[in-house]
Amino acid sequence: MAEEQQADVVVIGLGPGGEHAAGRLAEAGLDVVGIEAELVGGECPYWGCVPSKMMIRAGNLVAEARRVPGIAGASQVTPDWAQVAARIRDEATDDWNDQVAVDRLTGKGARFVRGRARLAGPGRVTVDDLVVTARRGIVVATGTRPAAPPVPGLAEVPYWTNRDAVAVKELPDSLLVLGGGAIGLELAQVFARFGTTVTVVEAMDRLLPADEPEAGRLIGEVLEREGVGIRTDARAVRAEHDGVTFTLHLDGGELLSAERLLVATGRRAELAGLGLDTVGLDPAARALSTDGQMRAGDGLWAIGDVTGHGAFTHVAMYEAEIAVRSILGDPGPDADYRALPRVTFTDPEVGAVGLTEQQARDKGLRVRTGSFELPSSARGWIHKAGNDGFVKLVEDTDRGVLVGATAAGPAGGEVLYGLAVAIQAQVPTERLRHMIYAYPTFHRAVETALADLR
Ligand SMILES: Cc1cc2nc3c(=O)[nH]c(=O)nc-3n(C[C@H](O)[C@H](O)[C@H](O)COP(=O)(O)OP(=O)(O)OC[C@H]3O[C@@H](n4cnc5c(N)ncnc54)[C@H](O)[C@@H]3O)c2cc1C
Ligand SMILES: NC(=O)c1ccc[n+]([C@@H]2O[C@H](COP(=O)([O-])OP(=O)(O)OC[C@H]3O[C@@H](n4cnc5c(N)ncnc54)[C@H](O)[C@@H]3O)[C@@H](O)[C@H]2O)c1
Repeated sequence: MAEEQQADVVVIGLGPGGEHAAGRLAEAGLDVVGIEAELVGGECPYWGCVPSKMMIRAGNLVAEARRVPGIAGASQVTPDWAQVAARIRDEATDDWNDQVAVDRLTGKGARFVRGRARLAGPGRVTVDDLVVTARRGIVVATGTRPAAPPVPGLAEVPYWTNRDAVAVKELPDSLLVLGGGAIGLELAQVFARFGTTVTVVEAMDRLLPADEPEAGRLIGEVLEREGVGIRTDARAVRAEHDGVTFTLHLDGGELLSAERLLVATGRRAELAGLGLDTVGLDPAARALSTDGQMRAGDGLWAIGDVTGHGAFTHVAMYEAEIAVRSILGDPGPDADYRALPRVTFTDPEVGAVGLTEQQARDKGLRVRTGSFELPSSARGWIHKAGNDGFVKLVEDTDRGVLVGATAAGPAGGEVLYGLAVAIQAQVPTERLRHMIYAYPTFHRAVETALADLR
């Protein structure tokens, strides 16, 4: 016998987007049921942003300590992964236990159900034997899973995803990383800094192919300097594992072998098992399309990775806030992705916002660009070791406003903020040229890049 319950709103998937929406709606006084198949908090706190950034913090400390000679004396660093692994267990993930997050959610007044939910017609959700009818609406926030490419043999070998990589207690001697995007590069650099021999294999002609070419070039140079092997324009045509060693066969005939293989070739929304057909939506779609208020259908909202607007926690939370307003009937602006910021937390960090130069040109905009290399700036010169980076600006010449920017450097993600404001608020570049930039900051490179617009 199925158990029947009613609620104002049912939230399916409690990652950063769903947890935020469910908590806010419950605090607003609605009767909310939140359903989560795995851990409340989702990918970001347990297998994504938080543990990976703890790893990166550790790797950056090691690298910074190694930069002491020639600037501040002598240093000897003995990296110890055990401390990183312990911190991920004790401080980040509670050993992958979400009790604190469940209590936080129910403390806000939401009801919590653990299980895999499915839509069962308009306003109806099933989880095992439970049927919940939603009076106001359903929020789908089911996120993404790693997507492996169809490389022959790959499905048969025990490769790592991000989940294995952040949970590792003992580092492998060697690691192959398939995919030179955000996950691949962030983790490649950390593992290499802790002594693993790492090779990155990227199918496109450069690393970070979604970013400005200068960014991929820079990160490639830095990683190679740190001893990471880089293969771009490289297609894996076969993957093997003999019980001990992984081997990737590349299309040019090269064989790469390592103790572990990390596949970081993008992520995919898994919409197939969600019952989308019962509400008239295409279960084979790559993403759930929404209007500006995050409505995916009648009484149905979608937020986070599943909407395909960028797999970032800040996008999930931004969209959650819009959906909450929409469900509560509060007026507010539509989602606006013109100034979507993204930061790859390599060292140097690569912060980017808005359009790349190529994207702007492809949109038919008349474009001027301006750049400046951080090592040539006063702060970069003072900083010395670890000063790699640049600022690149993309201006829509007809409107005289920035439409895109990249800030790569020791604090690239922080420098990005001012550029995101400029793009969001459409501040005329002429005005940006005549403001005061504190000396000697990294962000003073923005002033020089503005002067370079041509
Ligand atoms: C290694 C790594 C590093 C990252 N670093 C960053 C970073 O630094 N900054 C950043 O902004 N982003 C980062 N991200 C991306 C970020 O983690 C995601 O964008 C974010 O978690 C998306 O949130 P979400 O709520 O859309 O989905 P998710 O976090 O994926 O959560 C979705 C939840 O829904 C649940 N679910 C799915 N189907 C069902 C169902 N049928 N019923 C019930 N529950 C279901 C899942 O179990 C999951 O818990 C990183 C990702 C990875 C993998
Ligand atoms: N700092 C951050 O904000 C952060 C960090 C990690 C992940 N994320 C999010 O998670 C998402 C997923 O990360 P990701 O690194 O897996 O994806 P990604 O899309 O960033 O990068 C995947 C890379 O793999 C390459 N690739 C695809 N197929 C390949 C193949 N067969 N062989 C070799 N290379 C191949 C792609 O060209 C691309 O460069 C990111 O898009 C990002 O939104 C964000």
